[in-house]
Amino acid sequence: MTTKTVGVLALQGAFKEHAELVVACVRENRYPITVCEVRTSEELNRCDALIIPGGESTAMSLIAQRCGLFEPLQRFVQNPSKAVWGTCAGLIFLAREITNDAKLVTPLQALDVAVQRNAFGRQAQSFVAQCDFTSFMTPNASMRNSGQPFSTVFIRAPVIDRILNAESVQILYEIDTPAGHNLVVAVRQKNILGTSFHPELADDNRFHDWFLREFVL
Ligand SMILES: NC(=O)CC[C@H](N)C(=O)O
Repeated sequence: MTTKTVGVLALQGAFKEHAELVVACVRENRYPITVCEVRTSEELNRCDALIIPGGESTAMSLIAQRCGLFEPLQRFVQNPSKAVWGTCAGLIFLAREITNDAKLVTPLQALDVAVQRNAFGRQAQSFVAQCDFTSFMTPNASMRNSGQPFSTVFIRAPVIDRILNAESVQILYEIDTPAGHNLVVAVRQKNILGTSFHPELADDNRFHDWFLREFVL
């Protein structure tokens, strides 16, 4: 197997945590993968996959534009041969449309969804939900905790309000609200994964392991 390079966009947000979890998966499973932080188009060009972390989508899109990385990022995430994963602010940045507070974010428009920012409220309304991802997440038999619920962190998280291309966007996970609504929080469109939540803050590398096996290797 040829070695693949997974980049983590390191302009802003929780990029260290993502890189650490990818490194942990690579060590445990001896995957032929190297990990790098991405701040320039040269670094981006070396990558087969890119993780866009959570943080603040307004800041991320502004920094990308100011440092000349916006167009290279747009080309990368629209290239079907690259694997891409956006978490939280990263999901917002990847979206085709933002339905609220959109003025300060210029999205990359790679993932055919409309997202609502801060859909669960402010920082104080952050929460952890025990989620069962086994309907879509093929297990890695060597992991001790496979099949257990995943402690899933939502911090000023977006939700996916509308799917703009029903043929190619697959809903992976919805959460139920006390009011009985189902909110879409994870989708896949071919090579692109988008999650409202932060698997990198869970001290659990199953989600990253699945991304590497399913999208990258
Ligand atoms: N945890 C997060 O990434 C928060 C995202 C933030 N609410 C935004 O709009 O960018």
